[in-house]
Amino acid sequence: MRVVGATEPLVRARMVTLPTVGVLVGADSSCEVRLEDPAVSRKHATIVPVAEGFEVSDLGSRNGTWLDGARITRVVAPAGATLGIGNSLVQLLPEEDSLDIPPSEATSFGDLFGSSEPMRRIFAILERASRSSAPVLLLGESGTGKELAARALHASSLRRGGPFVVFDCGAASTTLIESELFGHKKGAFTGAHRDHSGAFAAAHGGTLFLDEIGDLPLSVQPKLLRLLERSEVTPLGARAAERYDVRFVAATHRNLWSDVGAGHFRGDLYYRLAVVEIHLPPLRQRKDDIPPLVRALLRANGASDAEVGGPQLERLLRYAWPGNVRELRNVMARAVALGMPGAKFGDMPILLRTDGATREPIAQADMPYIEAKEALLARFDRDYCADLLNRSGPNLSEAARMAKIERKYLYRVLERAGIRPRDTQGDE
Ligand SMILES: Nc1ncnc2c1ncn2[C@@H]1O[C@H](COP(=O)(O)OP(=O)(O)OP(=O)(O)O)[C@@H](O)[C@H]1O
Repeated sequence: MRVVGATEPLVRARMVTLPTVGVLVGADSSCEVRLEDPAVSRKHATIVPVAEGFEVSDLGSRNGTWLDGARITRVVAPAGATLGIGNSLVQLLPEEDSLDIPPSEATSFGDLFGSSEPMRRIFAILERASRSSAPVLLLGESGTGKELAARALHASSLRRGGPFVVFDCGAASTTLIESELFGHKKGAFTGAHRDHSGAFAAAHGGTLFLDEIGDLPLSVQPKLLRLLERSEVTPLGARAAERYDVRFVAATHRNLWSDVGAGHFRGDLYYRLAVVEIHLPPLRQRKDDIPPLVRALLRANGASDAEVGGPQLERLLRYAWPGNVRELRNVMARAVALGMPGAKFGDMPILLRTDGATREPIAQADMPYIEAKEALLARFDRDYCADLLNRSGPNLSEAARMAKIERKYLYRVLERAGIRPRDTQGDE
């Protein structure tokens, strides 16, 4: 059972495990679940787990116990239901979240690759979710593939013939967000010279991807909630509501649950969006995915995917990938672009970020000292040259000037590092 401090900041968001005998909910200190909410009665309600869900009984409270907009006295609520108790929200969750779906046999879903167990579990959920129109919430660090998952979900759903509309909730001011999302009528505000249909209308018959949902201003959240509940919207300046058929997929890299606890995000909106909730794990927690991703990225960049292994792969496996798959994609694209034509994976110039927090150790005692030092120096040459050419562009005279070495010497270093500059503009 989750307690959400939706409109009452005094109520802490928390998770409570329901004992089989149930709990008493109220403001009194004797209650197992105590809500520090002035709208909650001293002994407000009881919640008992039963076979069909949760039996909820109101104990004659002042402000009532609410389910789906109706005041209840006694009801068996299904798992996943959200109760209104005073100004607080309480969601009733099954003990084993429905996420216990066996992993899919597939190692991809649309363009999303992954053979690790966590990714195959995600594919299994996405496969099921693509058969319905239920809202999906995608959580995960930046670059873990949230947008790709949303696109793949749309492409494999029955809505694939309809539009896929991306809306970035963090990109605009509050007024702009309202008009971009819900639309406006001519004259609704200064500068509204003509009618504008928003992203919701544009996604009719398809999917609306709400990116960075955690950045949606609190003031816009009730309007989005109504839209999710009723599938209708009243554009700014309009008299009547307009109805559209839209599937919602939202994503954020933030911890939305703690945003709810902190009062920055409405708990009721969270639950509406998170009918299916999927956590995309960071790449460092599913290193099994690195070799197949590297092969796929090599192929995508027109290089051979043979011989992915050895110390070069070990380096990639040791690295923390703060930018996740996006960073891996960029690293591989650069390695192919800067490598010799037909270069083997082991000889490609692979450049990794080595800032303090994510720095991998530069040496390991897994080979003899001289060999290890030579390998490190070779890596140094490769990384230095790759970065140098990134900075200088294709002009080798400029590169030599920046590195403060003779151009002839630079040629030798580049050759040793296995780098063939693309263009030698400015060269004799
Ligand atoms: N599992 C994956 N398989 C293949 N490519 C992936 C995978 N995950 C991410 N990518 C690639 O990484 C890049 C970033 O993915 P995407 O934009 O979907 O991430 P995101 O989680 O939405 O990031 P952000 O939060 O920064 O918007 C894209 O080029 C995408 O193709």
